[in-house]
Amino acid sequence: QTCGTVASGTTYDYIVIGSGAGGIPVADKLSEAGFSVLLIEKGPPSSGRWNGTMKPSWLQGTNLTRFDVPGLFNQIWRDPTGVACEDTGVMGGCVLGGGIAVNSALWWKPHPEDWNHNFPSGWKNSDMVNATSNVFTRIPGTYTPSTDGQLYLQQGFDRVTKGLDAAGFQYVVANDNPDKKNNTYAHSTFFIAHAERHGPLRTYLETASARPKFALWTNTIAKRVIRTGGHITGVEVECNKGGKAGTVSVTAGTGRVILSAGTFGSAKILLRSGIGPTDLLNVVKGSSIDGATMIKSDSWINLPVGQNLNDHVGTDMQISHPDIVFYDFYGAYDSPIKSDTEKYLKSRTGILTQVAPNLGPIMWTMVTPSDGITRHIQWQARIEGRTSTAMTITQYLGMGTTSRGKMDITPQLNTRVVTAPYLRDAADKEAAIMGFNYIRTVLAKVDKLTWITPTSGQDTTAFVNSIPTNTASRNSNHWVGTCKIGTDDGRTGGTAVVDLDTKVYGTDNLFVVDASIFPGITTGNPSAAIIIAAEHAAERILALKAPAKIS
Ligand SMILES: Cc1cc2nc3c(=O)[nH]c(=O)nc-3n(C[C@H](O)[C@H](O)[C@H](O)COP(=O)(O)OP(=O)(O)OC[C@H]3O[C@@H](n4cnc5c(N)ncnc54)[C@H](O)[C@@H]3O)c2cc1C
Repeated sequence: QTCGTVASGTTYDYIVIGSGAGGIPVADKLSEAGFSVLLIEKGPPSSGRWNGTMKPSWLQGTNLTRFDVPGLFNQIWRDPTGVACEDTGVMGGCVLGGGIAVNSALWWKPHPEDWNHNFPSGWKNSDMVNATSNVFTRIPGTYTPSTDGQLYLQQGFDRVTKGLDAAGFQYVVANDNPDKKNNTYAHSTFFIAHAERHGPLRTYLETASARPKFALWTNTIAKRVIRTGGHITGVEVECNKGGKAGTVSVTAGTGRVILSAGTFGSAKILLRSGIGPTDLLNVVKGSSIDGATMIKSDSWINLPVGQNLNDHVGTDMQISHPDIVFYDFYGAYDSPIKSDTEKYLKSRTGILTQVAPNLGPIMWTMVTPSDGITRHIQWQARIEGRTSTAMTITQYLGMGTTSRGKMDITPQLNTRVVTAPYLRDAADKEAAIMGFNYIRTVLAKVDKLTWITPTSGQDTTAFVNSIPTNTASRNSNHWVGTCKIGTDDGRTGGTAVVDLDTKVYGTDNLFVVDASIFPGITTGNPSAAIIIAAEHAAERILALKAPAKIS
């Protein structure tokens, strides 16, 4: 594809970099306030609604792509080319919509502690009421994605939840009861509407795009911000198979740049812009790609970018039950069952309206290990495993964990997890073992259930300890934390990269709005919390006075 050049003098009030869970909502809110907004996305269009083209043959002739049909959402694991980010060591969506175009669409209203425990003042649960209500009004979510209201192939859900009932777990409609996460279970709730992927691509991006002063550039990589001291004047962009190259400016004096490129992407742009720990900035400086043109070291801003990395700690178990029925969702891509594709295409009903690989039940508990800090645990079941009657249940140890890892950057300017955040603290390990032990006793109440891993006699502690604490074995794809929000300014020994308005310390018009600002991980899959944070950040950014004009 041919690349375009940014026309000279192109200027926007706000430039938002990255069109994921953070970027689309914040861009829409800023544009709604009347400002000219440019949203820059490095990847190609995804959903058919936005002119995406990646699809199996049975979707040819429709306005749908693999990103739209829930039964095809796991295709990213089989065929990530051109979809997954290529410049990080872990899975991420680098297409229009970012993670919220490629993910499993699990959709949870955050537990109050996700804000109260993790976030600083101004970002507590009581501060998030408006933003939460706005998000869930626009994106209500559903646990019955098929338009006939039926759930298909529920044998796994039904058999397992009989055991949960016997163990005293309570069934909840999760998003009506976000604070009920202790010995409860629910159907999986998804941001799906009319049996298609919904979420920011079908709400915030549509309202933004209808406004004349909003622009979207796909296939365009933001290389770095251009700055004089702490004042950003524009963004340098590179073409990525069909996008634009050159420099785009923010409105002189009053314009602002928002980084929403994700936990690894926003950190990388900061590093390429001379903002971060000196050792990582020296790697950029030494690189053949950026070295010669990087901002001079006397203008570097020393902040702990890349620290505080976190993710849910995943620990998998596999069980089997004779009644479980496996459905080959991968097969649905190239060699689907005709009656299932027909049902989907004609009436948006049937198994392909459900997210692959048939998720649920979702279960929660809380554990308090010997450091006295309560951790939230979510167990997520899916019909997939070593046999056709197997179910894999992933234990996510999340809210309350104290272990943190670290990201860095290579001379090729790829980001990577250099210290994995999993179970580094003894109390996190204790919590993971407590949770795992507990769910084994609960599942023992399921009639005819057999254990694949761990085997029924295997010791829990030995089993949990035997799983390596690296990204290959524990990754949950819920990365947060590399540009932490807080009042303890990272330039002077604190841990925060952005202040309470999400403004990068040491700058007057550069902001970060995405998962990277989260001080800790949420209870459940985080995309709803990130979108709520983006709504809240937009309110705070709009309330700020414009920076003084540079002399
Ligand atoms: C496979 C998978 C499954 C998941 N399942 C779920 C789930 O079911 N439910 C849930 O809640 N969460 C899920 N998540 C997590 C969730 O999607 C992410 O936490 C969320 O999308 C992160 O939002 P973000 O705005 O921080 O970044 P992202 O959504 O990753 O968005 C960042 C965007 O910035 C773009 N970008 C990066 N660098 C640049 C640059 N230099 N220039 C221009 N653009 C750039 C990227 O292409 C991307 O589009 C899943 C994630 C993955 C990868």
